[in-house]
Amino acid sequence: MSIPDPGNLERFLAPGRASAFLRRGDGIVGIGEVARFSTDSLDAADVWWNQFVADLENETELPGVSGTGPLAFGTFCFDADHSEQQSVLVVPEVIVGRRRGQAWMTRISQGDANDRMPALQAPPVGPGRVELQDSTLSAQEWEQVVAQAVEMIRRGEVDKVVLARDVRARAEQPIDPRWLVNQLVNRYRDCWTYLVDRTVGASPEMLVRTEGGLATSRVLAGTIRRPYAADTSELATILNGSMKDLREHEYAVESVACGLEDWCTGMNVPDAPYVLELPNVLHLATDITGVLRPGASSLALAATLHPSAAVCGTPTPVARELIAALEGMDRGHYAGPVGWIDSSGDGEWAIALRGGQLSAVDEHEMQLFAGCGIVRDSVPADEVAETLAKFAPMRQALTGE
Ligand SMILES: C=C(O[C@H]1C=CC=C(C(=O)O)[C@@H]1O)C(=O)O
Repeated sequence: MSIPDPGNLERFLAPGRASAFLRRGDGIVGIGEVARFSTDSLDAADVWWNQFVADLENETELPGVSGTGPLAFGTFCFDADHSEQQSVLVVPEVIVGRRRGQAWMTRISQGDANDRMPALQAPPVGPGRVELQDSTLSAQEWEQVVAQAVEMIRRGEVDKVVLARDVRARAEQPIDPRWLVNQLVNRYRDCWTYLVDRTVGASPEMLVRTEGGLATSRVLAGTIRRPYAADTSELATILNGSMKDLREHEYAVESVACGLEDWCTGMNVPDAPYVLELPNVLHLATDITGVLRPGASSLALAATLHPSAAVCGTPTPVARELIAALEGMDRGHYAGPVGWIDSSGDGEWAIALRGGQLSAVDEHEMQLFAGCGIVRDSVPADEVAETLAKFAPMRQALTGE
């Protein structure tokens, strides 16, 4: 149902079962849980969701408005073949959303649904002192792995591979993901702040969004660090002229454009990237738009596009195997699709970057991830520095620095 402006959406997030997908004050939050589907595949999730929706009686005051009515949040593994974790779709009991001045609330219930608004929650408490420690590999060990990858690229074994590393955060107090969401929505307004199950972060990259027959994707690859108070126009010029970053970017755009092609009757792929400025880094960015053929659900599209060369590499199968062999860690949901789907199949699937995963067993712990696209002229020490900049959003959210 349509509601008056609800104010800050994150204030509805209840302790425990809460989901969020927010950007620039708009977005959706989910409270409680009426159903959950664990899987190892995006396609299986799409089938399950279709069936779930078909079995529902859906009454809506806002027919055709994307995100209204029943909706599921999801967080997917980067590579189910090399992960101990499961991907998951969560259907919340109550959803509050706002987009372009229109706000709504949805309740999903087994009996008659009431129209009571969910309660506003007390502000979450911070995690106190937080220690961060290299996890699977030390920064030096990871630098050597990057050097190894550069050698393989120069020998022609692969064109591009995206390598990541992890850091473990240990906090004095339990880590409340709602605290992290509050920090991220305020500092990283141009990113999509996500919280689904135990996956949380603020991603600048949209794998695919579908709305009203259009698909859009924001492809990022190619990065320059942004030191505090640096002149960004100078940095943007350097990034725009860097052959290494342009090459890295081209692979990523090509992978998404090729993936979308079959689903679209027409597509706009800009010839050259623009520079996206974030508080911690600048990225080369390309926004792709496509006119969808009928019946394309956002999850089916995400299944086709994942993993793009922004988080895996080129050729995809070779890069995927190399990642599993070289990183030595389970990426879990890092770099997997994270987002939501509504009853019409429309949805938004960001790539779970600049975030981490809360521990399932210890509420004082979480694992943070950051990675970099490696091409033939990558410099391993620079890539380590780049990961530090990419850890910044979560480091700041955890430590409040
Ligand atoms: C893999 C990550 O970033 C990707 C997205 C933007 C720029 C990237 C880069 O320049 O390497 C990466 O492709 C990450 O943040 O962990």
